[in-house]
Amino acid sequence: MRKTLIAGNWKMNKTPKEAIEYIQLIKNQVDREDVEVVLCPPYLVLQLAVEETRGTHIKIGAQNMYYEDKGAYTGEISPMMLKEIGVDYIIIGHSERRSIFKETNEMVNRKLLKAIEHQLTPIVCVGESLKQRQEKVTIDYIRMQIKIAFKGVSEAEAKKTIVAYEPLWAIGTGKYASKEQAEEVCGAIRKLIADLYNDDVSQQVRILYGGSVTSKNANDFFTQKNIDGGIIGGSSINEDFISLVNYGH
Ligand SMILES: O=C[C@H](O)COP(=O)(O)O
Repeated sequence: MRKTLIAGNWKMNKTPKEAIEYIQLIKNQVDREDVEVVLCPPYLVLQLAVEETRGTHIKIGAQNMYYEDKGAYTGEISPMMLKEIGVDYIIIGHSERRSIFKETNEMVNRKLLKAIEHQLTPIVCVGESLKQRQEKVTIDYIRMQIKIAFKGVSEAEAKKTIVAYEPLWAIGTGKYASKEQAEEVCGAIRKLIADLYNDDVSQQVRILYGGSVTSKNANDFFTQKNIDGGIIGGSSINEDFISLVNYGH
């Protein structure tokens, strides 16, 4: 039985003061034992968020990291630093990292291997553009993203890795995929994992949907057979997140 996971990716939103006020406002209402809730605030807020959520079931994730432990990499953050302050999850290869900061599939692979080395739970993002969807190459494109990302990842580690399907055309646009479209691709991703590893791995990997998920449509997505939760942008930085986490109630 795969446990539902809801990750709030705050992106570049909230100052430390705003973040703490917000966490204090929502924490008791998003603290569910049956759902893994992960808050992914900006780097500056991570340590405060770890402290503020202590004693709850809420976990903290970072939105990015570099693929080296330390060294002359000005402006970067290492997995060791994240681990030491109590971060448990790491988003890798978000489409904004890929498109704005030119992260390649090879970099995603290096980050995934590094996250595993430091026992951070990776959330690896994949997804197609509108053009790719129109050209009907969605699954081929995602197959390539997954194949490269998982290169060198053992079966045991693959099981613990989380994959997030985020169609680029649905991110921050209000144009979410239909539950059928999302389920179709998440099902295909599970099949790709089975082809790369085996059925046991594919049945254990959690696959999330992301792209304009709100409290209004969360239940539709999260009750699909192959969708094990979501990665939430816009609706994770306001009170809609409370209703969203309590989907189906
Ligand atoms: O990481 C989250 C995704 O980019 C989705 O963002 P969104 O919910 O604002 O569409």
